Amino acid sequence: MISELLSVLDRDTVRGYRAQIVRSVIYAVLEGITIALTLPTLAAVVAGDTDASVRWLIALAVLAAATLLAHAHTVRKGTRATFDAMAAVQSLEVAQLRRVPLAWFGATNNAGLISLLWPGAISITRNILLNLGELARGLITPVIVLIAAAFVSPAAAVVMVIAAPCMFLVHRITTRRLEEAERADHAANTEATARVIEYAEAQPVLRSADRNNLGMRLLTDSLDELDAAARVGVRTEILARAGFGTAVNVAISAVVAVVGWAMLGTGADLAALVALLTLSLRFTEPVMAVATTARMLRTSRATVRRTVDYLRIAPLPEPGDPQILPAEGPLSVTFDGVDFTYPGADEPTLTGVDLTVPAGTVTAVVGPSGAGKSTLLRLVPRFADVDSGAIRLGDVDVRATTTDRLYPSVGMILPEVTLLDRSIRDNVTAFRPDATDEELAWAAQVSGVDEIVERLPGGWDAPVGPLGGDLSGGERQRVQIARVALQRPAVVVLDEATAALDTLSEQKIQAWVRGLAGRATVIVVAHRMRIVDDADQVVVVQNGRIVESGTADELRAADGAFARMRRTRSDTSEWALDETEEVAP
Ligand SMILES: Nc1ncnc2c1ncn2[C@@H]1O[C@H](COP(=O)(O)OP(=O)(O)OP(=O)(O)O)[C@@H](O)[C@H]1O
Repeated sequence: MISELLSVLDRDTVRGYRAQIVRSVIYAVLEGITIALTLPTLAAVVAGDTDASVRWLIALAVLAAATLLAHAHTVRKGTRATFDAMAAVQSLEVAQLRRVPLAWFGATNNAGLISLLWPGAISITRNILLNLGELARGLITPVIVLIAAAFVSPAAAVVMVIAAPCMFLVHRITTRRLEEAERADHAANTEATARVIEYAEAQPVLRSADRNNLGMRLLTDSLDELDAAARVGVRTEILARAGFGTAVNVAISAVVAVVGWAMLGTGADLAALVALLTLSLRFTEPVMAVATTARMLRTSRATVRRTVDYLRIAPLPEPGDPQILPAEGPLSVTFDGVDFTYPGADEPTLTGVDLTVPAGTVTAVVGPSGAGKSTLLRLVPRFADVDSGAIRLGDVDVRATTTDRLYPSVGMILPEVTLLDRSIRDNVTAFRPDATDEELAWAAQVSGVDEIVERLPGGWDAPVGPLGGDLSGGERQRVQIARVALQRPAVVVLDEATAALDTLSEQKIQAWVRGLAGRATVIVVAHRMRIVDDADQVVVVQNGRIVESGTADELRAADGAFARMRRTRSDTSEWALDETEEVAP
């Protein structure tokens, strides 16, 4: 486990772990020798040999002091190394956030990420680094004590040799149960985190529409599961402690019994007897310590596994010899026989998609819910890589250029919130901190942000709140549009969220998209007819395939899937039509 963790950590942190292992071994050896020295010391004292007693006692005192210093040094350095390692692990995890493919982010993974970044990083560094000393002590000290005991009573040494694996076996059985409990606890925790976020974000809808209390039931069910998992964890922990404590007591009693039996009536010297009893106690104490430590290490194992798995998620491959995307001007977008299946999914989401979006034109993607429209859109900025076929911007396969070059070329306006808890200005200028006041004013005008900054007391410096929560959905969209307008990308992908848009925002989007003609290539997942009617090309996606394409007029005239969708609005709940076509329920 430790080597697996070291394999994903940076060099400095690994050096910190290794140094701690060395310090811990030195401390354990010193402690073992100190304990072993009690044998000749006791022998000299009981024999009444004053000179020898003094010599041994001085040696014992010196070694005990050295052990103490080594212990203090190990703990002090270990504590510092732990905090360094914790910061290093967290910064690696944060850096990895920028490397994992964008398609990785989702409610479950995001919820798991929270526990990985905070308690996870602490758990794997504190439990492991700080406990290395105890672990080394528990493994090395008993061996030295055993060797010393063998000189006095081979029988007692044999009992110790037998007792150690028995204690270890008990420990293994109990810790395996603990690991299972920890895994169940983590799964319940992740589920509950996702449910809490879901429940909090869905409050408005749930309060007005959740007559069956489904939201609350989902939340309480997940909290009940968390509670049950925690109970199992506590119960298992108590049983594990009791089981192992019993095993240790049996081992000590066995050593005492064997030593007592062997010496019964032999007139063996008292010094040897006392020394052996002392050693047997000193033998079991580190073994107990190692058991406790090993248990902590084992309970960290699941966290280490998750951390290692997360840190090993491969970023999208970058080409060795990247092609350069032109910095200026719109770029055509070509889907060439694209197949795509989400990892772990049984069915492909996109199959044989061929689509050409000429440079500087607007293509609207329409289709029923779950058809694959958003997926198609998100493959352009490489949320994930296609399984077969290719997507090209101009002549360049998106996989043949670097993501550093690709992302700035593709402006993304997506339904999920992408605002940071800063001012409107900070959010709008996120991609262009060097934007001039004129550019900012222009972006505000085309997006409708000018209306927001005029109205809000803070103007451009008004905070948007966590996740942009101080703005309305439509306002958030407008800020996103202003940001992308300033970015001036070659390609814009726009997933038009139905619910979030007020009429002004909708009009702004439409006008902005219209104004992009000739300057950027636009692919828009369209839920509104107006933007569809404006588009140079409309493609209809069904079950992951493009089943129709042409202008809106051509498709209406063809009376195919597009025309049917317009007529049978009940087929597709998101297929909102013109307000003019809305009828009373
Ligand atoms: N991250 C993901 N992992 C696994 N499957 C996914 C993921 N995202 C989407 N899917 C699945 O892919 C299919 C297409 O989803 P997509 O979001 O592309 O459809 P859509 O046409 O945009 O739907 P809508 O209009 O409802 O947003 C759906 O069956 C969906 O469940």
